[in-house]
Amino acid sequence: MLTSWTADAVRAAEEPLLAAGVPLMGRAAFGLAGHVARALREARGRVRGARAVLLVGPGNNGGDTLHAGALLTRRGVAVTAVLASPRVHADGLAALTAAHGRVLRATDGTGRADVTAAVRAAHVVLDGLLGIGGRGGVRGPAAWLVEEVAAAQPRPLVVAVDVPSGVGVDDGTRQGAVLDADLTVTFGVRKPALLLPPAAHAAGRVVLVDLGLDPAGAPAAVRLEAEDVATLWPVPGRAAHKYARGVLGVVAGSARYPGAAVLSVAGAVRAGVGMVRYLGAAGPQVLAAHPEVVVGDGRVQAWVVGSGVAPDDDAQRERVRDVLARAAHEPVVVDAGALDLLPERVPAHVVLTPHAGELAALLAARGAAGVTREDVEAAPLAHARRAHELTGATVLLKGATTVVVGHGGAVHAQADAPAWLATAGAGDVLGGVLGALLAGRARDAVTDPMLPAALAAAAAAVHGWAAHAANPGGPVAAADVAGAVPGVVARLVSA
Ligand SMILES: NC(=O)C1=CN([C@@H]2O[C@H](COP(=O)(O)OP(=O)(O)OC[C@H]3O[C@@H](n4cnc5c(N)ncnc54)[C@H](OP(=O)(O)O)[C@@H]3O)[C@@H](O)[C@H]2O)[C@@H](O)CC1
Ligand SMILES: Nc1ncnc2c1ncn2[C@@H]1O[C@H](COP(=O)(O)OP(=O)(O)O)[C@@H](O)[C@H]1O
Ligand SMILES: [K+]
Repeated sequence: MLTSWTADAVRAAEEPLLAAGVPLMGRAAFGLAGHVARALREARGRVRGARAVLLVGPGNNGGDTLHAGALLTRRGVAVTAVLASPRVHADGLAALTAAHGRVLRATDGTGRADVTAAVRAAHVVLDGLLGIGGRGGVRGPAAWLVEEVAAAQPRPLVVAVDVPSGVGVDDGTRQGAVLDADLTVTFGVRKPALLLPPAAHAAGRVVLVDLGLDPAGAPAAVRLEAEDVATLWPVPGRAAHKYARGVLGVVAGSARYPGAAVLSVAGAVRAGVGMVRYLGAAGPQVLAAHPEVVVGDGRVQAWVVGSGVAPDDDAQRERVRDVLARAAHEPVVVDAGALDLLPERVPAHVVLTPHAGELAALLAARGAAGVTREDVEAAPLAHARRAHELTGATVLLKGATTVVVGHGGAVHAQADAPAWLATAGAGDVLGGVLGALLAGRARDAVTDPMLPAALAAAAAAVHGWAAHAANPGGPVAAADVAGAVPGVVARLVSA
């Protein structure tokens, strides 16, 4: 599992080490220089003779960068530090100067041509403008520097120091211009912005330099990896029968959108549920695609409702209402056309699966007037958290990185899918996969309010891996994503 901690938690964890005289900045800079050297060797075959530009801000983040620059000069790298602030880390600057690094100032405006020339000639740029002390976006000379590097051709390798400067460290927002990095070298522990959208998309590959930090409490956001998902997945015991494995009721599709019913059921069947009962007008289409499905009412352990349920389909909406009225005892995935039927408060084993537009509509309907899709996309965590607080539900917000907020504010961020997954019907398949998980672990999900969020994250992960597996590197259809789920699950649980 990848874990992350807030800026405050990092500072609290650093305190005792700093008090004991542990040279944290020295360790950070050493690790940073090593990763930059490795990246240079990979990019150009050797380190010696490379040209590096350091973007140096006013705090310790700039200090790390200057110290790393000093170490790089000793490995034959020509280092130019560009100071974006009148005052920078004094020891760091002294170290770089002693190592014969070049220093330019971006603060007085006169040396800008030299800065531009250095940036254009650089093989690698280290972004050390702001770290966990950043408040708001990069401004003034720093903002100009970010633009210069972003516009440089050929594009140098960009290495973010600790975090890409200008991200909301704790909430994953982008505060104005942010330099997209190829590599982020982060210190001690990951920061939430390295997992959360949209900031995480600016981080590139993330490597961690161990500082011996031991942060207290639960991580602020986590990302499940294959071994975590494997432990969550319900695997039938030797003596299992179909009812013991869990029955999933599906209220999806309508005369207008029968395909959603087929895809939702496909996700559930392929994820390995004991049985699917389908309710709705798309029975013939569902049976044609999945003869193993039982059409009609009966006992179930969990539900998926809403995918492809049209707003004018009164009969299907009535079924959704019936299911939601029983949600106190049975886990329910609430998708698309069922979101507007959600009761005022629900338990955490009710899992909402909106995309950004649907989440904006849900929040607007609950008093957050004027929230738009764009607002949600700019701050996915804040909006998913708001929806969890307002409803009590576990909220899975779909996107390039899917964010889940569950009981107690626990946050998962899964970025496992190729962009090819942004295709109609993919969300219906996800609902089915998650429904199968909740049916398979229904009792656990009702008694342990933390579990639905973990299962939701696991479903998103498998859905994303299945999209890769369906056609590595190329387009996928939603039905093919479902088709690839069994293979992905087999590899997971047999590893
Ligand atoms: N503690 C340690 O030993 C270790 C720390 N480590 C490293 O330190 C980093 C944290 O360092 P940091 O706390 O000095 O904060 P940092 O992010 O460099 O910037 C703060 C400065 O920027 C200023 N400022 C803020 N926002 C601004 C803006 N928008 N535009 C312009 N200026 C802005 C702010 O001003 P102020 O808000 O105080 O007025 C302040 O002067 C961390 O990410 C890691 O890299 C590692 O070496 C491990 C050991
Ligand atoms: N850029 C992207 N990269 C990876 N996955 C994405 C991206 N955009 C969307 N997705 C995923 O694709 C799926 C789309 O679901 P959704 O928007 O509900 O579509 P539909 O309603 O047509 O089924 C979600 O699982 C979402 O997380
Ligand atoms: K930085």
